[in-house]
Amino acid sequence: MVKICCLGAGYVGGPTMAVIAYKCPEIEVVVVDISTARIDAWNSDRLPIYEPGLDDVVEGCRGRNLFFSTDIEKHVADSDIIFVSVNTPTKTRGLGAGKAADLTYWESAARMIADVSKSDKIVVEKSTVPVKTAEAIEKILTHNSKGVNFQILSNPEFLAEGTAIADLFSPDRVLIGGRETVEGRKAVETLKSVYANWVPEDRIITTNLWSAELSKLAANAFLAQRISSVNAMSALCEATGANISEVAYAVGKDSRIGSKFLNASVGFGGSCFQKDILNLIYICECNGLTEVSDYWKQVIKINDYQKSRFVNRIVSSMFNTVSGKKIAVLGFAFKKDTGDTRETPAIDVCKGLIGDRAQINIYDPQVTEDQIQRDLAMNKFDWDHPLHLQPMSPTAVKQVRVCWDVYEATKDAHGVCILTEWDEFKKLDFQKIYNNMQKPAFVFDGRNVVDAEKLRKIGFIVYMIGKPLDAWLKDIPAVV
Ligand SMILES: NC(=O)C1=CN([C@@H]2O[C@H](COP(=O)(O)OP(=O)(O)OC[C@H]3O[C@@H](n4cnc5c(N)ncnc54)[C@H](O)[C@@H]3O)[C@@H](O)[C@H]2O)C=CC1
Ligand SMILES: O=C(O)[C@H]1O[C@H](OP(=O)(O)OP(=O)(O)OC[C@H]2O[C@@H](n3ccc(=O)[nH]c3=O)[C@H](O)[C@@H]2O)[C@H](O)[C@@H](O)[C@@H]1O
Repeated sequence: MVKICCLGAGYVGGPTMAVIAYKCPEIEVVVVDISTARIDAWNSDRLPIYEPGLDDVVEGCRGRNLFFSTDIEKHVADSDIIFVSVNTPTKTRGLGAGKAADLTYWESAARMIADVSKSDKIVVEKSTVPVKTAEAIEKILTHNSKGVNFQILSNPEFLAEGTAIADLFSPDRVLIGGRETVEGRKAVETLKSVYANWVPEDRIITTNLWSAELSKLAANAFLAQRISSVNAMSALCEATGANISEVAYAVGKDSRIGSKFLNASVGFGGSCFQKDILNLIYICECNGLTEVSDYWKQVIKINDYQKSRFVNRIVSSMFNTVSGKKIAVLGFAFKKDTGDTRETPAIDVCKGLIGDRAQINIYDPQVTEDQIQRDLAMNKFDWDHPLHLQPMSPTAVKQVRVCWDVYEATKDAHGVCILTEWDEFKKLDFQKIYNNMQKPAFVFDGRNVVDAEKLRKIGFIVYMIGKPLDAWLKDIPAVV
């Protein structure tokens, strides 16, 4: 029986390994982590992450051929294939701070693998890493190997949160990069045979190591670039009376462009887009490619612009100040169907409003009060380290109240801000919300989910991203 061990029981390691175990009953899969709390949660009825469909998959194979453990060294020593799916945060100090990937967790994982291995292993990069990382990892492994042979593969993950199980069951492609040697090709074939249990062969792409590593950074950069492109157009729509939904639809109908991933928003969030583009920018700079790094920098600049533009719209519409005003924030997660708040645009929007001394009531169906308070108090990039290594209980932000009901959050509010596109926000009783709000009552929809005409009939002043502006907003400059 082939045995797989995965280091890192996070958003990628957990679901990915659960699906491998589910689809390959003859393979034993053990997911290990340095965080005892995370492993305990994976072994409980309340999994550590919210992901539609995940509970059923875990239930289908946990205890059969899927195990979660903190006994890292034992399971690494016993395995044939070791996936490494640990954090690769943005460095906050030293060389490349603010851009380069911090490979501390990866390096310590590689040293441990070399230390405890007594039989040959295939080591798989599952984390997103800078191109050429495999070379460094290979050196660490071989210089400490005690005669054991290691083959390193790059197998980046393309799942998106909220749709992880569907993405893993039916991926657009699986990408495997390896050394172009006899042993390298054999290792690629071994990993390919795991995925071939459920992924059609023509969707399994094999490349050299560097192409696989770079393709992951490139894919995330292209995806984020689409959002910044449509968001840049949304600002122009507001200035001209064009409608971003109509523009995106017309543009996306061109089959060379395609209709997906063209939803204008308050900005992209999530743990990877910004981190991976910063990483790409740093690699370009290190290779002397200034024009290329400048090009990708702009994707992040537009994203930051979109978030501050949104805050400016709120403040300028509400008589140029939100000081002491109550704003209801609906949605805090970085997208619907996840409880993940890493790099969520809600953090920047809330911080902007708090900076102007607003009182904020936040409601999100999946995010806890503790998480929201931590996010609003934490320094940039601290969120991307293992939970038990993050700064302890920061002081709660007093201007923030977390509510468990939309109607409670919006009661007596001057404005409502929608920051995540949760389906339930499309079905709210806006008449009831309006009746209980201060007047004039504002809705700022950062995800274009509400029916603006219906809300205007009720009496709301409505701002939507990239849509023709209400008369109220037209006369107010977009930037305070
Ligand atoms: N979140 C996502 O949707 C995607 C993330 N990725 C990449 O996958 C990697 C992991 O991301 P997430 O799963 O989101 O992070 P995460 O923070 O949810 O999980 C990482 C886990 O690794 C553990 N860990 C750290 N060092 C360890 C070690 N030496 N041994 C054992 N466990 C260790 C941490 O305790 C943590 O539980 C990152 O490189 C990320 O860029 C790639 C595709 C999608
Ligand atoms: O490397 C990663 O971590 C992953 O990053 C993204 O997945 P994820 O961040 O989970 O979610 P997305 O659906 O890509 O959304 C990212 C952000 O962009 C925003 N978005 C997305 C699409 C769109 O049209 N408009 C828009 O504003 C979302 O609301 C969200 O804030 C990629 O889609 C995955 O392929 C990749 O594996």
